[in-house]
Amino acid sequence: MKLKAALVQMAVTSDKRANLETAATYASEAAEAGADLVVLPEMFNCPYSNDSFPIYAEPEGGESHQFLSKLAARLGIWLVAGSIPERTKDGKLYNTSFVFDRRGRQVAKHSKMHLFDIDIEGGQRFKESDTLSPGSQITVFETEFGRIGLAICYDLRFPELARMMVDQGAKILVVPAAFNMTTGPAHWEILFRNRALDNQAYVLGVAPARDVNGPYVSYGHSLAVSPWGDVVEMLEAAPGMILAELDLDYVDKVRRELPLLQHRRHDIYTLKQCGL
Ligand SMILES: NC(=O)CC(=O)C(=O)O
Repeated sequence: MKLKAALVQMAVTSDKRANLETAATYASEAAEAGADLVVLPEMFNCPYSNDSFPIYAEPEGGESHQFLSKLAARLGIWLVAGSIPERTKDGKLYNTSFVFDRRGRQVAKHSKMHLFDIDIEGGQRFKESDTLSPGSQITVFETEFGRIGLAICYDLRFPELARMMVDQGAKILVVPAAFNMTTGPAHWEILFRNRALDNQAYVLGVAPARDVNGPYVSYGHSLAVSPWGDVVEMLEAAPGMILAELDLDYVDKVRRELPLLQHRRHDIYTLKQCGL
């Protein structure tokens, strides 16, 4: 079985409505080209900054949510709606990705679990925890192509999370993300290839296009990596879209021929979800 995925590396501006319209234009083009799944970048409807998150934040069911739900239904696509700042009833903010099915129903929601608090000497500094709260759910959703796992950006750096999604049946991991000009060149491709290799899964990374005048400069380089660890396709920094065919039988083949997941020594070590 094959799934056609569209990875939308869009330019993100300070105009929320314009960002939604840009996402819709790419999604329409992707649907026209036969895409089953469209993935948007992390914080695709607002600038990636602690000053912006509270201003752009919306509740589930707000303007962006409604727009994206209708978009998925109109185009008949699965939509992993990147992420947006979400405000919950208790007033907290989350970096949240909503997932809509082909009828526009919300089937999953992932809030970034690991907040991006870093301070690299001479390089990138950011402290998401100044405004955002961490999510606490591992997110895997069911489609007609099988299970898909969802994580956001910095979550990718935690191999336990990817492995837990795979243990819950995911053969594809989708990661809206926005690395920067310090960590992107150093770690982006290696991390995506690592997660694909050690989980023998397709891993999709979708970033905003680079804007050198923005408050946070995205590395771009959206990419699709195969379960063998090959980069299927990767963009550079400019706006663009990847249309990648993901072959789920190939995932099974790689896992059968090189049975890493079966060769684990559960008698010696184990990974468990807390609270279960
Ligand atoms: N922006 C992030 O959450 C993560 C990132 O840029 C990095 O891990 O590097």
